[in-house]
Formats: sequence, structure tokens, C-alpha cells
Amino acid sequence: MTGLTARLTLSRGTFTLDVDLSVPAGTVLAVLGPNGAGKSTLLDGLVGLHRPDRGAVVLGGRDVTAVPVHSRRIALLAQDAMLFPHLSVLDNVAFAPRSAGLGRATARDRARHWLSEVDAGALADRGPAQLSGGQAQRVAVARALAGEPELLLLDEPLAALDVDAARAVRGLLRRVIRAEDRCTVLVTHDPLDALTLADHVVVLDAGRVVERGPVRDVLAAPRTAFTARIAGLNLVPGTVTGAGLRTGDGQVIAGVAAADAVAGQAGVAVFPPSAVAVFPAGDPPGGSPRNTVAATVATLEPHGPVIRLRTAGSGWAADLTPAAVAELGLEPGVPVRLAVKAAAVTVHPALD
Ligand SMILES: Nc1ncnc2c1ncn2[C@@H]1O[C@H](COP(=O)(O)OP(=O)(O)OP(=O)(O)O)[C@@H](O)[C@H]1O
Repeated sequence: MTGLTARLTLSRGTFTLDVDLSVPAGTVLAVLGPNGAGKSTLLDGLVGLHRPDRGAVVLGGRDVTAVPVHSRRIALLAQDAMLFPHLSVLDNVAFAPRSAGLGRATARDRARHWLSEVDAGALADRGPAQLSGGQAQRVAVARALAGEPELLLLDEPLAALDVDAARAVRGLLRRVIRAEDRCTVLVTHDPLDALTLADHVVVLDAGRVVERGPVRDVLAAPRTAFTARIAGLNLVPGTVTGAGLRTGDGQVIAGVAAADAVAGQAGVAVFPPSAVAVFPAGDPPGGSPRNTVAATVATLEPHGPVIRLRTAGSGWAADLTPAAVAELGLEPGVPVRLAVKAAAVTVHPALD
């Protein structure tokens, strides 16, 4: 197969990473996971900074497991641009083709091409110290691509940028990272990056892949609490019933079952915080059929234009307007009743 296939078992102290993945050429795989899940360790294993205890990294049909880092045709774009401070922007970008043996003039031509691809042609003669964070990251993208890697690794490439610069570089990456003869692995904390940049996603937890699939499928129907949280969704585990789901403590949540949910088997009820209404404690809401649960406000945090309330007890999240927060007198410790309409809840089979 062209593209990347990797089976890696490698240890770091008491931590073990044990994953297999494949990234067809021309596609982008996002890697999501909580802190300490093993995302950096995975990248180190792919780059060759860490020899696996077992397994193999096969890139474009070549087994590169024993190939030194610099000969693997892999480029890494990290959170910080890490440009060489003593070289001009142009020579930073020309560095990889120079290292690959191209003459100075040809390498510079290629660097100019990539700088223009990332809309940074006008920066060619500047030094790295004269660039904004967003400009430096643009140049770093050009530098990564100028080496014509078979595998491009992106390690939280937008994490150090402010919102506007992140948006611009995300758009740029969308435009340039996909190429027929290259595959890309993107490590990110942001589901938006996965949604906008990647075809497939794997979710790592404690060194193992706990979810994988097309990005939209995984984020729309997360099967683990971590994915539900980063996708911004509520997720309640339990057992699938004819009418929805029964939780471990006997609560029944009415919902719409996905086609592959089987009554009696493990499942998860999934619903967005925007579908959760908040009422004063003990005030049962009327109207259409709703699931209600007693809870206590744990945190209130701005989430775009709304306030995201998280509760202790049920752990559900709800989105409210600042006016509603004021009107209900919500603050940590206040008891509330949460309600979600059955029609807003979908029940999916769980992994285990
Ligand atoms: N040099 C090391 N020696 C021993 N253990 C390590 C070393 N580096 C990392 N670890 C451990 O390996 C595990 C995975 O770490 P890793 O950095 O790969 O996670 P991550 O998913 O990239 O986390 P983050 O999102 O915080 O960057 C963690 O438990 C970490 O403590």
C-alpha cells in the first residue's frame, strides 16, 4: 500500500504505547487524546526518535523501522515554528531541499515556490525575528513541505497561535497539506482541527486506540467520555433499551436509537449541551416528553457566545445565555434540574 502503516509497541518508563494505524496516501489522519495518552510518543515512534520494542513503520511500501530519522522522508511541523534564527526565511525553507542534495539555486527556487504557496513570498528576505507568530508558522509549513516528505507530521500546529492566526493557518493547511503522494498525521486537542483538516481520526487513551473512523462519524457519535467532551457532547453510558438507555443507577433516558444499537447491550446516550435546559431545583418542566435529572452547578465557563455549565452528580453540560445564568442565579453549588427532550438524544452502541 502507498501511504503509512504502523504497528508500534514501545515503552517509556511505566507507560506503554501499543497502536496500529494506517494512513492511505492522499489522506490526513487526526490523532486525538487526553494529556498523557501517548500522542507525542506515537509521533516520536513514527519519526524514529524512539525505537519500538516491537512492530514496524512502513512508508510508501518501504519498511523504515531501522532507517535513520533524516532518511525517512518525514517532515514534522510542531507548535513552535522553530526556524533557524541565523538564516533568512528563504534559506530556512531551502534548508530541506539543500539537505536532500539539491544545489543552492534549485533549492532556493523550490523554497520560493513553497513560500508563495503559503502566501509568504513577500517574507523571503526577512529574518525569523521579524515575523509574527502566524507568519513564522506559515514559513514553517513551507519549510516542511519543501522537503517533499512522504509523511507530514503536524504536532498541535495551531496551539501557539491566537484565534485569528490559527484560523488563517488552519485555512492554509487545508489548502496545502493534502497531496496524492503524501500522507499526514495531525496531533491535535481541537476537534475543529480534526473536522476541518482530517479524513479519519484515531482517539488514543492510555497508549491504546479507543476509537477510530471517519472524523464526522466519530465526533457525531463518540463512544468514550473523552471524545464526547472534546466534541462538546454529553455522553451517558448504560444499557440500550427499547425506548432509549438505562444507566447503571437505574435512570431511564428516553432517546432515539441508532440503527446499530441493540437492546440489552452496552450503549451511550449522546446529546449536545445546547439541547439541555436548566430549571430551578424541584421545578418539573412541562411540555413535550423530557428526561430530567437533579444536579448541582459545578462550573460555569464562557464557551463562545454562551456560558457552558457543568454539573456535579450527573456531569451533564448545558449551554445557557449569560442572561439566563443571571436570571436563574446560577453559581457553583446551586441545585438545579436539567431537562433534555427525548428527540435530542441519540443512543449508540458502546465499544465494550
Ligand atoms: N521520557 C519519558 N520517560 C518516561 N515516561 C515518559 C517520557 N516521556 C513521556 N512519558 C510518559 O509517557 C506517557 C505518554 O506521554 P506523551 O507525551 O506521549 O502523551 P501526549 O498524549 O502527547 O500528552 P500531551 O497531550 O500532554 O502532550 C505519559 O504518561 C508520560 O508521562
